Amino acid sequence: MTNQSNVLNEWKHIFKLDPAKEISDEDLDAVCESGTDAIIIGGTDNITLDGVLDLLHRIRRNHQIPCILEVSEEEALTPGFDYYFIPMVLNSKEKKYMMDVQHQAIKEYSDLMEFSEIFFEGYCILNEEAKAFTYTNCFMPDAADVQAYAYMAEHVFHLPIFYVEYSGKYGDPELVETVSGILDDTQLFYGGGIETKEQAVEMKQYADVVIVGNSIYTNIEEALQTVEAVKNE
Ligand SMILES: CC(C)=CCC/C(C)=C/CC/C(C)=C/CC/C(C)=C/CC/C(C)=C/CC/C(C)=C/CC/C(C)=C/COP(=O)(O)OP(=O)(O)O
Ligand SMILES: O=P(O)(O)OC[C@@H](O)CO
Ligand SMILES: [Mg+2]
Repeated sequence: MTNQSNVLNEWKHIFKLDPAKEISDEDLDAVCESGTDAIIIGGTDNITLDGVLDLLHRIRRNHQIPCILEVSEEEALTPGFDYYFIPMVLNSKEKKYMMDVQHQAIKEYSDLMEFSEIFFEGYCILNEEAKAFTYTNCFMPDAADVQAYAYMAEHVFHLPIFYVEYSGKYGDPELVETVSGILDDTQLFYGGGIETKEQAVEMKQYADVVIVGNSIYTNIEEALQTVEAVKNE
């Protein structure tokens, strides 16, 4: 086990903030002081450097929480984050989103890349309505496909993270449970449609880390309750 994955091993809950969406200072402070383990800044469309930097500066000004940039746009790549998450979309029909954009970026930025700060994520996107599903031209995998991707993430690619992504929709806990039985060293991230503490706890039974995104913007009070529920589980 490397030091890199040791950092991830300590986390249970992450809030994902979208730089394309507005959040008040009050809500941002509440998110940062909620007890969550880290903040991911990321999203699929309308991601700009200005939006990313604005959120980062507002967080850094008042809070100590680890900040992660989940890179979806090269233009929005910037120094100053504690960690960088790089998606590799395993169920994309195009090699571009699995490997080629990452390959090009590594060629360009290898001098700036600090291995201990960068985590590649094997994404499996399971909601056909999600922007990321369409944008990366995914196909809808069945349960056997998902299990095989999880196996490949750990045993073929040795990725630190396998991310079961239902962005915008609550997923299938049975599938997450099955995937958890396949992974040993690779951390299982679950994200999608978590709106209540009960949903967070249900998915946290099987996932190493649950990620809460949209409900920060739709029902902040419920979103905040997911932290304690997961931490006390
Ligand atoms: C310059 C500098 C400081 C460098 C530091 C070193 C460093 C970190 C180098 C990194 C190099 C590197 C390998 C970069 C990768 C660049 C890149 C363009 C990657 C693209 C990854 C990719 C395939 C993105 C596609 C979109 C995607 C899968 C996004 C993941 C996040 C996600 C699923 C969000 C949820 O989306 P959704 O809910 O559907 O949409 P909204 O939230 O927007 O509604
Ligand atoms: O926005 P939601 O649906 O909570 O999903 C969180 C995250 O997995 C999105 O990438
Ligand atoms: Mg989103």
